[in-house]
Amino acid sequence: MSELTPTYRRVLLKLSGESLLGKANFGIDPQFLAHFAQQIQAIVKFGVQLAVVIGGGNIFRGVGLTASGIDRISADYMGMLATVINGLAIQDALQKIGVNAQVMSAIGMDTICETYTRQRAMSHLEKGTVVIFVAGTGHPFFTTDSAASLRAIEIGAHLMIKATKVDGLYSADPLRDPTAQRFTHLTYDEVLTRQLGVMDLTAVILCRDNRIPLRVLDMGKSGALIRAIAGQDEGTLINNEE
Ligand SMILES: Nc1ncnc2c1ncn2[C@@H]1O[C@H](COP(=O)(O)OP(=O)(O)OP(=O)(O)O)[C@@H](O)[C@H]1O
Ligand SMILES: O=c1ccn([C@@H]2O[C@H](COP(=O)(O)O)[C@@H](O)[C@H]2O)c(=O)[nH]1
Repeated sequence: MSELTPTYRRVLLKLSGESLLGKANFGIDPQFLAHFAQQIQAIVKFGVQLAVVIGGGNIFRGVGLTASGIDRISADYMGMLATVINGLAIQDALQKIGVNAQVMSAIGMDTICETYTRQRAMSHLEKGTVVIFVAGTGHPFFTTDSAASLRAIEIGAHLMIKATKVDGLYSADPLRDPTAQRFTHLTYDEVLTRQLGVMDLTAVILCRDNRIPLRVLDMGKSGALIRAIAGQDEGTLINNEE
């Protein structure tokens, strides 16, 4: 691994909340959390400025809550609060192994963490602090994928990584269709035309229009993040190039 060098100096990593489940059914698996923190530590040691956007699917998703009768807007705020819980857990795991980390929330909650401002986020990143963006965009009817694209644009990320349970973008959801084929490269327009569902449309279009390359990869695969940041062929690369 030591011969690799970073191709991208500032990276936004979107981690699905469901990844934090590890072997658990609900909440956060401490073993996965520690493993994730070590991977982040390796990225920081690699000399990369790293921002993380965390999802909330291990605790609450707005749409799931509406099925039990909760109003959609309240449900979405509950989903956003779930991401705050996850972000605090990641901050704690990083600080425990000596990595500087700062949670920044799109919704003000000053006694718990900093409120997001672009200027403060940039200042943290330039000092080598890992910034963990929580509460999504701060608005209902969005997802943390859209928040990830938005923050990637705001901080001028050179690469966005979607780290998830599958090892790339497939012709269909590989968890539902065992015949699905994995792509190594696609353009954003191909993702849109083929209606590939790994991220929502808003998130895909924001990345396309702002020319941010995206790698979709398996969070559980050792070394995958470093290889992606070193520009190696890992998971699926999505960009504007044919
Ligand atoms: N064409 C496809 N290729 C790959 N994965 C796909 C595709 N279509 C749907 N998926 C599914 O999308 C999921 C990725 O979304 P993910 O679990 O990361 O959710 P999220 O909404 O971003 O995060 P959270 O778990 O926090 O809600 C994969 O687990 C996979 O099952
Ligand atoms: O900008 C946002 C981001 C998220 N939400 C709500 O939070 C949950 C959890 O996020 P995931 O992206 O599904 O992990 C989401 O289902 C929404 O309910 C939001 O309202 N606005």
